[in-house]
Amino acid sequence: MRVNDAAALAERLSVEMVMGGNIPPWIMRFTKAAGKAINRYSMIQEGETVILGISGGKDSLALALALSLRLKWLPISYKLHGLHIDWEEYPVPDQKLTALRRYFDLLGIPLETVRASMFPESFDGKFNCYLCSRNRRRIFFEKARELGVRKIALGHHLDDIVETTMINLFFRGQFDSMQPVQDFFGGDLFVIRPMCEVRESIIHRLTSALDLPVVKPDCPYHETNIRARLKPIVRELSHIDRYAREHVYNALNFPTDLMKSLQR
Ligand SMILES: Nc1ncnc2c1ncn2[C@@H]1O[C@H](COP(=O)(O)OP(=O)(O)OP(=O)(O)O)[C@@H](O)[C@H]1O
Repeated sequence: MRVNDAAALAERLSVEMVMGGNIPPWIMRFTKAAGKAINRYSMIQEGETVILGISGGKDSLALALALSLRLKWLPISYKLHGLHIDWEEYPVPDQKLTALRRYFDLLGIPLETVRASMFPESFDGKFNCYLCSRNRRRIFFEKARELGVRKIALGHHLDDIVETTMINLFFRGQFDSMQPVQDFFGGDLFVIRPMCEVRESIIHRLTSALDLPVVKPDCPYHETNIRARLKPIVRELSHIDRYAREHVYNALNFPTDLMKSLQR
């Protein structure tokens, strides 16, 4: 157990407590960091419905908490719709699904589960993370069209953005990353990343302190992929300068008006 995890366990809270309004300052700061990014990039408009991509991993569970908590004090209102893709090849055990549903009940967010195969018909035997995320995106887009929704929120956080930047810079010779707001089909649909300014360490703390019902992925690529190898390097850089992640993020200089310019 890491030192941070032990400290988080010692401060054990519950989702019920937090949803009931007993919100410690650090969870408030976490929620406000998501809110700041939502406002900065104009991610969500009054009255909208947002699909939340829920893998069951710590990041998407934290995303759902932040967006649900914000609704308690926001002057505007939006609706949330959780969408969990349960892969036929790596099904989530029933017990875990029950815990996940209970968590979403506590957050007041409907959670829909879609069963799908990881291997699309065009699959030619060379499966990889890129193919998997494209497959996932297709399912999100189909559901968004079915529900008449234009926003899909994913649980990527600041560390994901920094790692993607490093992958693109060091291994592809390009300086870019995943965007806080990404448009598709000329602005018909948007992928938004409300936790783009939240450090992964806060999400770890949240997971332990609230004992979130995390579903660990069975995916064979998960631990060995390049991201897992970059994490200790980013950690080392942040020991030299504690704002190293934020410096990378700021250098990306994401446009803040993309959503506004494409809104209809
Ligand atoms: N099976 C799934 N069903 C619905 N959404 C998903 C699924 N897998 C991933 N997502 C969405 O895509 C985001 C990025 O997925 P990725 O596989 O990179 O997982 P991750 O960074 O480990 O995040 P998490 O901790 O939420 O699993 C997730 O945070 C979630 O919003």
